[in-house]
Amino acid sequence: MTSPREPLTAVTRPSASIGSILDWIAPDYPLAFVRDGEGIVGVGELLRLEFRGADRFTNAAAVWSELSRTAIVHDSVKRAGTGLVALGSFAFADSSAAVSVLIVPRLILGSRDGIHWVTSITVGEVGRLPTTTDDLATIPRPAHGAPVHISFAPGETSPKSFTSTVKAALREISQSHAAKIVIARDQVATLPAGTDLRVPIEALAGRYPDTFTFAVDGLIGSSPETLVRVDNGSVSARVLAGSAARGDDRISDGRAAATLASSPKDQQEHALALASVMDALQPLSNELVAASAPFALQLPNLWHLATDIEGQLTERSSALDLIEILHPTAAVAGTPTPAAIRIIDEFEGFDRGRYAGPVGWVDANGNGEWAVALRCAQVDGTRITAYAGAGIVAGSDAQRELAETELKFRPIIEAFG
Ligand SMILES: C=C(O[C@H]1C=CC=C(C(=O)O)[C@@H]1O)C(=O)O
Repeated sequence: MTSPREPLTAVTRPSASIGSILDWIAPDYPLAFVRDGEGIVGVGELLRLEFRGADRFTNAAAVWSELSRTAIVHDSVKRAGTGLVALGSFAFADSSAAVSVLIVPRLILGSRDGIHWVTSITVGEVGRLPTTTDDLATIPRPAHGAPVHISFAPGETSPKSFTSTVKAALREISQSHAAKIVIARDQVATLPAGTDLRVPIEALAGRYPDTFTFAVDGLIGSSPETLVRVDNGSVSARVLAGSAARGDDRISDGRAAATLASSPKDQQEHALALASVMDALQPLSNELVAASAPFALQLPNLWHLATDIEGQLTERSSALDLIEILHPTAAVAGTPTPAAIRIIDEFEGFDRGRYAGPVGWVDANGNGEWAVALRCAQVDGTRITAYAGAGIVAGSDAQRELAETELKFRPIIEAFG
C-alpha cells in the first residue's frame, strides 16, 4: 500500500492487562522487537511501505516524516515507542532484490520499565477513542502449534565456497585493498505449511533474553548488536565484533573469554567496527562516550567483544536518519566500507537480503531502536533461509571462521530444530 490519503490516527493508553507481550505475537504474521520481556509487539498490518535501492533509507525517512507530521496522536503514556510506530527491516545491499519495509500495525502492545500500553492505529480520524481493553479482547490468540523440527542444508554458498571466499578476502587484505571484510554464508530449509512462528520466536526470546528478538515481515532472529537507539535526544549503540566459542566448563569458559579479550586479531576486528560507528555518530552528537576497551559479552553460544556507546544528539535526527548514516558498519561489511562492499559483491556469491541490515522500530517523534539483523532467518512461505558471517582481518583462519559461523547459526537452527 502506498501512503494513505487520510492521516493516520494513533491512540495510546496504558494497560494493566497485557502481561507478557510475547503472548500477543501473531502465529502467522509475527511483528515483534523485544529484549528481556520489554519492547513492542504489533498485531495486524495497517500499512505497508516498501523501499528499494540505494535511496531506501532516505525515502523511508521522508515518507515516515510526512506520515508522522500529519498523524493525529492521542497518547497518554508519552514514551519512546508510544503513539504512531512502524516496525521496519531494510536490505543489506543497495542492489538487493529484497524489499525494505516499514510496517504500521493495527495494534501495538508495548512494555518498558514496568509500564504497559496499547496503541490502536487507524486510517482517518477516529470518532470514538477506543478503549484498550476492548482492543485487547479483539486479538485472536489461538493455541500454540507444535514445534517444528527442520534440518538446514547449504543454500547458495557451501562451507567450501565460504572458506574459498575467506581466502580471497585474505588475499585482498594482504594486497592492502581492505583492512577488514565480513564474509557470510546461507543455509536453507523447508518449513511445514502453517508453521506457528510463535514457537521459534518464543524459543529465541527465552534462550537469548539479552538480545533483541525480532520478527518483521518474515525476518526472524535474535540479535545481540544494537545499531542505534534514539530516546528523546539521547543516542546509544552496542558495537560487537570479535567472537569466541563458549568453553565446556567454568574454567575453559573463563579462559575463552580472557583469550578473546587479549587476542590482537579480535581487538583489531573490534576496533575497526567501533571506529565506523564512532565516526558516523561523532558529527551528530555531543559527549559521545565509549569505554577505552571492549568488554566480553556472554551469550549462550558465543563470547563477543562489545563496546557500548552513548551520547546526546545535537540535532533532531530521527532513528531512520541515523540508520542511514550508520549502515553498513564494519561489523557486517568491513573497512574501508566501499572496498569491503566491492569485495563482498565480487566474491560472496549470494544476495544477503535483509540479513545484516537494520531491523527495528521508529515512532512519530523519531525515537527508535534498531538492531543489526544477525542470527536470523528469512521466512518466505515454506522456504526459510538462515545467514551467518564472520569478520576477516589479517591473521584470520578460514576453517576457524567457518566454525564461528556454525556457532552463529545455532540460535536459528535450535529454535527451528
Ligand atoms: C556477521 C556476524 O557477526 C558480526 C557481529 C559480531 C561479531 C562478528 C565477528 O566476530 O565476526 C561479526 O562482525 C554474524 O553474526 O553473522
